[in-house]
This record gives sequence, structure tokens and C-alpha cells, in this order.
Amino acid sequence: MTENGDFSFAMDANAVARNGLPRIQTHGSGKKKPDNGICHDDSGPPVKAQTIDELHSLQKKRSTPTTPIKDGQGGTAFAILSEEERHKLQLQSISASLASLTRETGPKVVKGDPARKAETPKVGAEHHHYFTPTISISDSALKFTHVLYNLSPAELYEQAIKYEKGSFITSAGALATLSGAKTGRSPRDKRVVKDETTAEELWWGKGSPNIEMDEHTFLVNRERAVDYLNSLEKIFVNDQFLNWDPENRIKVRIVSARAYHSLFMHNMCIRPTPEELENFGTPDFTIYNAGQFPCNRYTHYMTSSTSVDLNLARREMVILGTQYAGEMKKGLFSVMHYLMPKRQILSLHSGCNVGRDGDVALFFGLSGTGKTTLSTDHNRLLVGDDEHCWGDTGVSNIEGGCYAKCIDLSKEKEPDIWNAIKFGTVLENVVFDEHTREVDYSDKSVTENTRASYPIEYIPNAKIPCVGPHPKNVILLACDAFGVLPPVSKLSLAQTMYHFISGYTALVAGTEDGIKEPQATFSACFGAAFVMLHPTRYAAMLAEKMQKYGATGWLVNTGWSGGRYGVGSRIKLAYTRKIIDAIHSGSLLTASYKKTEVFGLEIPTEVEGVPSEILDPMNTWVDKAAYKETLLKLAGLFKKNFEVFANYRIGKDSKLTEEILHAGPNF
Ligand SMILES: Nc1ncnc2c1ncn2[C@@H]1O[C@H](COP(=O)(O)OP(=O)(O)O)[C@@H](O)[C@H]1O
Ligand SMILES: C=C(OP(=O)(O)O)C(=O)O
Ligand SMILES: [Ca+2]
Ligand SMILES: [Mn+2]
Repeated sequence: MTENGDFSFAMDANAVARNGLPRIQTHGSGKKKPDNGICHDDSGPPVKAQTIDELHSLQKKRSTPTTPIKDGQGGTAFAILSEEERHKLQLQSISASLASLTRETGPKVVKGDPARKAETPKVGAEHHHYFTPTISISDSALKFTHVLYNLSPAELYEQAIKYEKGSFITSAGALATLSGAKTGRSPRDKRVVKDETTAEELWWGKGSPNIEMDEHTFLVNRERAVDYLNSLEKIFVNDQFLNWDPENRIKVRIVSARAYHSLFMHNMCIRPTPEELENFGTPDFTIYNAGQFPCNRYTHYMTSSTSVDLNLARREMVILGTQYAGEMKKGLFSVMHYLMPKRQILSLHSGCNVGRDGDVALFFGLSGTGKTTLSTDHNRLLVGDDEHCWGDTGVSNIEGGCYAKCIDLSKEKEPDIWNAIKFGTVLENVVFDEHTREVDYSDKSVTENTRASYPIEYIPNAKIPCVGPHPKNVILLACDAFGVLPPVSKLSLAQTMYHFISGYTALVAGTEDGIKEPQATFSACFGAAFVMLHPTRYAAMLAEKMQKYGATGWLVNTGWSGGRYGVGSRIKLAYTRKIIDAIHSGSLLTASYKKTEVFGLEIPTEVEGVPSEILDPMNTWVDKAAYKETLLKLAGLFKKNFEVFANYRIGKDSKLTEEILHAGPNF
């Protein structure tokens, strides 16, 4: 378009002469006939539009309403309402979510993108759906907040690309985004409201992820987030579900300011069908994500400009000062860690897959140990990669998508994850070629924690619905950068509990200035950052379930072999997969075993497809004295970490507690 709106390509006279191309005429130029004598092929039907705007309006076909009108029989309460009324109720619900607590009223909300002028509401306009609050005492009540409600991935792509800097389409069709200053979670900025109930119920104090805040401060932050969101021209609202177990499904609403966040949650939570959305009603839990806006550091309990606040009584979470999307996903996981145990359902920070014969495996482990990688297995059906529930009928995934690490991702080693990175997938913080838009997965310029979020059905052998029978194998993953844990060990129940409560992994801190000490991390239940109750509560439930259903525990080291970090190297993914295959097939259960010193682990002497000499880590170390020293060092760290748990009884059985205490390293 030229400045005066004339649709023509800017070509100079020389260019026309060189290319022999005519100036493109539009009807705006007033000339009907070509002036160069060339006869254009105008035999096709003419465009049924008088203006460009009209032409563009033809491009989009009206879709079937997300709330189909039901016939009289079998209809729900909504069925008797007109489409108009249903929209109004929906907007009332969203307005209520966004209500300021001090003004005691919701904002005026209207459906649609403010950029689409036709949807801008005029007071008194008959055919627009908006909800006018009754009390209006400040200027903010005069403005409308446009609500982009459960948009499709295509619409969210357009929103992101138009309005969010750093959004691009990669050559594979994924949406590349930047999460801003924060490229990982901020556990030190997480706060949980301590009231009479939660003071009793939750795990507080040393080692707990639950740092207290009071109700009033929560409301201060909530108001800050809500005011920020209401000040925007438009916000995104996702109404979705958690948990594939229909009996224990939780309705969540996510209010956010970015298309990136909306698409991320579209992928990560369970997507409602149009009918389910119609009957959605009031959410069980609401997230207010005002991540672009900081918290006020003068606010009590705030120690930085980031705050992630959980209020279980209000069933709300507020996010200020971080745009890292994983905060929402893991925040909801914390909520499930509170709600599910109340129903005698165990929430698990684990991946899960199921064989063709119905054998279910759980994969526990801290970040980076292989839950996502190893649960995504071409020979098995994927139930989920990160968050599950184990109840009386079996396991169910909490989520509707996966969140895979992308650093050094390769098509050869992880084809299913590679192929899941396509249209609809959110790619966070990756670096790509500015022209071809091809992603360089080895590039850590933005962060090492590059991520892909995709709907679970992007994995071809996903098990949908994402549920399965009771687990047969419970695999504990540790990425041991000390290189002393065996690649695989078979565990007794007491050992499984000991290692589950310990939640060990060792990552390597800051690789910039040369080789650093591996950093041992102990995180109870392989997810202390997300548990709400004392770890022994979850441990007791796991022990009871494993006993009841006869599951076998395994410890798999996906970390170093042949020496510690800097000397040895990470165990080949192909070998780990072979080990996991042998666990699934049952062949490892009947292998011959020997016991290791110090940790007392049962290690197989042979695993098909894996060189036997690596099965005992001692064999792989050239310096045997260094091996022994490192082994004892790690054992000491385990012992020290477990001290705090020595005074707790695990389950009803003090016999099991005794056994667990003796299932740790002995030296
Ligand atoms: N032997 C191995 N087993 C599992 N993962 C490995 C192995 N070697 C390298 N990796 C890499 O380690 C990372 C494991 O991360 P991921 O599966 O996302 O962990 P989690 O889901 O537990 O956070 C992946 O990038 C994977 O490619
Ligand atoms: C999303 C996360 O999980 P994981 O690294 O286990 O995939 C996280 O810890 O932020
Ligand atoms: Ca993961
Ligand atoms: Mn995880």
C-alpha cells in the first residue's frame, strides 16, 4: 500500500524497463483497461468484493459457534438460553474473575480483539456481548477490556506475531518466543498464604518450598495483578481442565496478557470440547498472570520484583514479575499436590508410559534427569511426561501436553520430540537463523533451558485418554554427575522409599569458568519444589500403593560413567533406553545380581544391548582410589540429607520406617 492507500508496487521506471513488468493497476487507479495491450486472463469469476476490506472479510469463514445450540432433549441448563444470553453469562463469569476487590465490581469485558474495529463496543449497541457492572466509581470502569477467550492456536499465533516482540515462526512451523528476563522458575519468590487451615495442613519451615505470606499481602498482589490486567486493551482467558481422570477433573481458568502464555497453557492443560466449554461454569482455580508487571518490593514478604503467590482458600494464584510460562504449569501442579492427597490420590512428579500389554511405568526424577525423554518411547504409549495421579483405578495424567527440553535436541536421538515441534508448538528461548528460521538447538545464547511445549497428541503414540492401569515399575532417575551410581539397580521397597524421599540428582553448576564440582541436589519426592504436604505423606502413599499393586522399584543413573563430570562422560541415551527396555520387558527382573558396597544396591551383571563392564561403575573408573573417595563423599551427602527425615514415621508401619532408615548407604 502506498501512503494514499493506492495498492501498487513501488517500482521505479528503470525496474519496469528491466523486468518488462507492467505497473500493477487496481480499481482505485480508475483505469479499467491495461495500457500495454496485453490481454489479461479475466475469465475466472470476479472477486465478490467492492473493497479490500470486504475482500479480507471474505477470507474468514464464520466458524460453528464454540457453544453449539442443543436440541431440547438431553440439553443442559444452558440449552434453553439463547446464544446471546450464553455469551453474556460467560462474560459475567470472566468479569467476576477480574473483579477488583476494592471496587467490588468486575471490569467491562467484551469479546474480541480491539484491533478489529467492528467489535469495539459502543454503549447502547444492541448486538455486542458485554457485561456492564453496576457500580462504577473510577475511570477504569469507563474502559472496556477485550477478552480473547480460548483462542485457537492459529489465532494465538497471529496475536503473538502482531503484538509480541520476539515472536517468530520457525521453519518447522513452531512459534518461537522469548520468556523475558526469567528463563526458569523462581522458587525463592514463591509464597503460600498461611491461614488457620494451611498452617495445620501444609509443610512449612526448613526444606519446605512453602514460604509464607499473609492473606492481606496476597490481596495486595492480587489487586496489583488484576489492575494491571484490567488496564490492558485486551487479555487472554483460557478455560481448561486438569487431570484425565473424569472423577477428579479440576477446572482451571488462566487469565494472562500474552498470546504466548495463552498458547502455552492451551498446550499444557487439557483442552475442553465445545460442549465441555459450554458447560464450564465457574472455575475451581484461577491464575492471574501479570508476569510483565513487577510486584511492589515495598510490599511485605516481597524480596524481589518477582512473586508467585498461591492462595488455596481463594483457589487463586497470582504471578507478578516473571514471564517464564513453566511457572503456571508447575504452580497448578502444586495445587494438585494439595487437592489430590485430600482425596486419597497420590500426585506424582513423574513421567508415565504404558506397554502394549498394559504394563505401566512411572519415571520419577528432578529436572533434566530424563522423565520427558524416557517416557517418550517409540515402542510404548505415552501417558504423560511430567505430572500424574495414582488413585484406586490406576494412573492419570494431570496435563494435556508435554514440556520438553530442547538443548542439543537431535532428530536421530529423539525423533518423537523432534517431530512434535511443528505448528502449534511453543518454542521458548531458542536461537534460529534469521533468514531460514531454522533452529539451532545447540545454541545456548539465551539460556540452556530452551523448551518446547506441545499438545500430547503431537506424540504419535500418545495414550488418549491419558490414563492407565496400576504401575508395574517405578523408575527413579538420577543424573549423577559424580559418576558413582550404577546405570541401573533393582531396589527393595525400603530402598525405593529411601531414594524417593532423598530425591537425589547432581547437576553441574556454571560451566563457564571451566570444570566445576558437581552439585548434589536432594529434593524430597523428586519434586520438593511442588509438594504442599510433608514429604512423608506422599512417601507413605507411594509405599502403600507399590505394596498393594506389587510394583518394582529401580534406580537408573542417567548421568556420568567412567569418572565424575570432567573426567567421564554422560551415559549414552541409547544405553539408558536399552536398560529401560529390559525393565519394561521384565527380563531385568530375572537377571543375576550382585550387591554394591556402601549403597548396597543390587546391580545386574548383564543387560541386553549394554556393555557389561559399565554396569558396575567401579570398572569404568581408571583411578580406583578416586572412585572410592567419591563414592564415600556422595554417601555422606545422602546420610546428612536424610537426618531430617529420621524422626518421621512413614505410614502406619514403624517396621517399614526402620527398614527405610537402614536402606541408605552403610559405611
Ligand atoms: N542417558 C540419558 N538418559 C536420559 N537423558 C539423557 C541421557 N543423556 C543425555 N540426556 C539428555 O538429558 C535431558 C533429559 O531431560 P528431560 O527428559 O527433559 O528431563 P526431565 O523431563 O526429567 O526434566 C535431555 O535433554 C536428554 O537428551
Ligand atoms: C518445567 C519444569 O519441569 P522439568 O524440568 O521437570 O521438565 C520446571 O522444573 O520448571
Ligand atoms: Ca520434563
Ligand atoms: Mn518435570
